[in-house]
Amino acid sequence: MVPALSRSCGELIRRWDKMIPDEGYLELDVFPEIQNVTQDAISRTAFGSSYEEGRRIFQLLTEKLHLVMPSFHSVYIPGYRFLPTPMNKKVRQIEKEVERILRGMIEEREKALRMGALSKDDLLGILLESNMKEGEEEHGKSKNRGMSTEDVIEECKVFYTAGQETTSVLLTWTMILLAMYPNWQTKVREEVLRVFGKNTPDMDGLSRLNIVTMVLYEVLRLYPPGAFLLRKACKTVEVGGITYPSGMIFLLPILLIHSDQEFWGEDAKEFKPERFAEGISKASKVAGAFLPFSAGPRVCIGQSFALIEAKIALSMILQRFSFELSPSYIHAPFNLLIVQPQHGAQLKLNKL
Ligand code: HEM
Repeated sequence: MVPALSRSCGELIRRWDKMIPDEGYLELDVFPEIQNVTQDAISRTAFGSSYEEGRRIFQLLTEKLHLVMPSFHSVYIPGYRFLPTPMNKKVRQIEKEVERILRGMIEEREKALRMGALSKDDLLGILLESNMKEGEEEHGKSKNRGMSTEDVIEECKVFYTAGQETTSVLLTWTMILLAMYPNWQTKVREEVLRVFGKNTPDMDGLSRLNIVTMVLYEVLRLYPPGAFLLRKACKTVEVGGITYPSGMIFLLPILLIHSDQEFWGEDAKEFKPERFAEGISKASKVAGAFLPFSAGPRVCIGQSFALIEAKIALSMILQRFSFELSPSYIHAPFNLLIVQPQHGAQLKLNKL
């Protein structure tokens, strides 16, 4: 995984290296650049050899998001999404195309596996191989058929959506905050250079990046990619002395919990990575107030992946470039399913 991730980041570094003049700076919106890296990383690690088709899926999902985005900010009309409006038709067309690509990739891999090919070292290969093994095991008289192709398609879609945009906003906000707080940018770069020099990051070194980890946690606290969580009661429940009926929807406002002075102290709204110096449990006044990846049985299964990817990308960027805010940058965090910089992340990049 680490080589695949550093390969994705390496392409960005080489691109910026060519674009930035030796003397002077390059002004750039880094948000789409970073989105490109995280898409590349998921495509490589999840779909390995089917990388090109993987990239096409991202284009389609992005197109779909832009189509459905306006409806998040308008009145909800039950059943509207089933009407044959031009937008709904286009969305359905995109969904069918995504499914067609995924089904093609899955069937091709399944065929190769049945013919005895070794599974590839990527998520799709691991998923299909374990599914095939499970399908071959006999459970009493009936055979357990494992997951259907439809189930595998749905799992792949979850990985695409859950794994990409979240990590790209984490990295983008981190660059913005390190541009706003140059003293932290210097501290983080010093640590990266101490641990890796100018070498490609490796797993052993990543676990020694304490300041980088503190900074990433503080960015996740102030700009949690998912601003809230939703839960639906499947039976009557009592919470805080109040009884709620089955079917009640609960909204857990992560963003508000992360900036509550009662939990984080008077400086709750300030960027202070040092609050994580002794780990997550000592950073807040109450346990469980840090929830960027949720908690409990449905906790994010990709959190280690996301943090490894963010550490690799950040280390490789800081090894080669310094950056500051461009005068054209407008600070406007915007919650569009994911908390993102509404007008982009315009930075001035210099070679070191
Ligand atoms: C900074 C990066 C990330 C953040 C902040 C994040 C956050 C979250 C949160 C809050 C949830 C719980 C959602 C809920 O219960 O309603 C979740 C679930 C999930 N995440 Fe992540 N995530 C990140 C990266 C990733 C990555 C890289 C992957 C995959 C490679 C991933 C895969 C998933 C999956 C599959 C679930 C659903 C788990 C389940 O329902 O059992 N996430 N994530």
